[in-house]
Amino acid sequence: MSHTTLPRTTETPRTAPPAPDATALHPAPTTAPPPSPGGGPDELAIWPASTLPLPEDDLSIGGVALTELADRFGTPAYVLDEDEVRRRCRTYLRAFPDADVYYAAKAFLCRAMAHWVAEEGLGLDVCSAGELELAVTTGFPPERIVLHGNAKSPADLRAALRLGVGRIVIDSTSEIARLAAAVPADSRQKVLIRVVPGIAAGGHAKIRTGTDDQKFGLSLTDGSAQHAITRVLGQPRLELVGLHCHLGSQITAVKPYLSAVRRLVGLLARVREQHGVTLPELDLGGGHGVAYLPGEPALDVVGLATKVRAELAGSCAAAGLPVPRLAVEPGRAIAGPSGVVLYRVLSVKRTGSHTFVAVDGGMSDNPRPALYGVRYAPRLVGRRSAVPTEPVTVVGRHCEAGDILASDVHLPGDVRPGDLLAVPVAGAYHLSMASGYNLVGRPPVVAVTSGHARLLVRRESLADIQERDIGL
Ligand SMILES: Cc1ncc(COP(=O)(O)O)c(C=O)c1O
Ligand SMILES: N[C@@H](CCCC[NH3+])C(=O)O
Repeated sequence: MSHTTLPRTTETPRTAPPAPDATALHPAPTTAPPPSPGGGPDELAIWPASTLPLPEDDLSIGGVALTELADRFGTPAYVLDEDEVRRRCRTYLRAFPDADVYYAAKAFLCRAMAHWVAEEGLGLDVCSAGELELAVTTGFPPERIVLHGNAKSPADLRAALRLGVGRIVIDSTSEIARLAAAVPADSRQKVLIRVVPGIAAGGHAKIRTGTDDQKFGLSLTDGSAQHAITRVLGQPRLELVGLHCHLGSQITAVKPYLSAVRRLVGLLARVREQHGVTLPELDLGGGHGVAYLPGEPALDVVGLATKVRAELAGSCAAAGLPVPRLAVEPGRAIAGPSGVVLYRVLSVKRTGSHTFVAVDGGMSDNPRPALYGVRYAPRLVGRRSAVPTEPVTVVGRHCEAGDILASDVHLPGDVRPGDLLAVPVAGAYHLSMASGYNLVGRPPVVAVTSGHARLLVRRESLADIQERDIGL
């Protein structure tokens, strides 16, 4: 079926928003959003800025109706608003004018995403030969790529050196000699050292990486970071250009970043004292949190940038150091709110105490609720219901009771098979963490912009799944 393309301003009840404020990642709604079954008046604040209501409680994103996307591409399907991705990239570049902004590909990567990010002028943070090759074969400039990984494989390092990545972040002592040995005799590889500053931050214990006693980085507290610095400085084929830290993910406060700046500047000062070397770069990683539910806090990127830059200038002045070039690596804050996932309801089951609304996706395309207990705000789209909402649990189609996509949500009491549900803030760490569980096949990715939709990544078909299996 063909999809309807909609102009960006429509005759629909809500007037189209003006050009979104390029400095705000979470622009305030410009008109009162329509009453909705799912929540309060700012329910659309967590949706892409292009989201508009249509008749029958349909929504359009990037000028394309969600019902039309579901008809044309099937469900489940991931929808990415290209303009939202680009707007978020620009917000970072404006907020951090004299820094390098690397998009963290682990949040979500496909060729189009790499292309948009490259065009906007960001760098790319990759953590495998797979992410690296996909980006470089799409035309991403390798010198704007940084390679991470707590356990980089020989293939990862070979690909990084062959393709000429700009920076490699050393994460363990054993990696130093291994990397140095792989660098050709006539060249030098720029590296940073990932320092664990001993700061607890992040939305869930499983995604906190700034404290000791977890698998990433080299500790400041026990001296492993200092030891690694000495070792790297002794390797002629490695050029130590700076320090890196990544505190964790889904961080909504600025303070931990300011503490990290102070601790890392302290270490930069000690490196100068001890080795007479002034390292020119400081990479603060990513971790910038977003709102998954209306009203939840999100990290204010402009506020973060202002305060971090001021703290860096102040700490460096106090230590008598030149201000190093700053880098940040946002993933979720660029991809997350730019994506929406569409599911079709397959069954509704009422038990004594719960209503389970089962959809055609599940933990294979979004493991986040099962992993971290994250809550989402699904919305019924394309059918106006006058029936009052009731609490339901949206579950997936996989073979375990923990396959929950959204608990404690409110949907109209007559929600039924065939209904379409749309879940916002689905652009990061859904498909990039998708699995092959139950061989259901991974959903497609569709880009929307200016009233047009195009397929970026096709649905994994049953034929794809069978082809991989070479048989008996
Ligand atoms: C080294 C590094 N940089 C950047 C990121 C991106 O994090 P986020 O998507 O939370 O911004 C991660 C993942 O947490 C990471 O491990
Ligand atoms: N996968 C996590 C974040 C980890 C970030 C990767 N370093 C999430 O879904 O929130």
